Amino acid sequence: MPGWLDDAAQRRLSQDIDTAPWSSQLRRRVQHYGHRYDYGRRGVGGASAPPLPAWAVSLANRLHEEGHFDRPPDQVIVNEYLPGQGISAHVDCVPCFGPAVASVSLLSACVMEFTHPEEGTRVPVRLVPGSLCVMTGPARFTWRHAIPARKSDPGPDGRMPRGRRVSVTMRTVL
Ligand SMILES: O=C(O)CCC(=O)C(=O)O
Ligand SMILES: [Fe+2]
Repeated sequence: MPGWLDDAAQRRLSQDIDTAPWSSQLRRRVQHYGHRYDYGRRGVGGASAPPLPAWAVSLANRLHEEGHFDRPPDQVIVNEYLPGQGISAHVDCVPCFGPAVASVSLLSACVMEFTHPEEGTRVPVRLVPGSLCVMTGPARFTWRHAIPARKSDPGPDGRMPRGRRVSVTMRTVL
């Protein structure tokens, strides 16, 4: 869904995000709110995380009002991808999180690749700044998603160099 946030809203949101501290525990920098996701244990329930900041509460309420979630999402991970950084193929933790996962893209575009675990089908989806991507049903539970760790992506007019991308992913904790 391109154009979910206009330019001014994107600018405000990325400024708010950058005033908060980043964690450098992974290869890419992250911020966790509501509940901390433990990448080693693959679960939520361990260490606590700061509460959702005001910007995240309003995004969560909007996602609920628009019908993407049956209640406002209460877990947020902000990811920062510098050119060359990505995320390996995964399905977001099934026992931890509810049936919808939403991701808002900021600053720069990237290609997210969905792959079907048995058929091996690969579907690239271009995520542009200001867009909302909501994964539900098979896209949430069956297909894996990844962002290839590379510095450019194939685009409509040849290769498009990536810039710094920040994404906000929101989920409900079960
Ligand atoms: O950066 C994104 O848009 C997706 C991040 C993601 O897949 C995740 O945090 O589980
Ligand atoms: Fe994910």
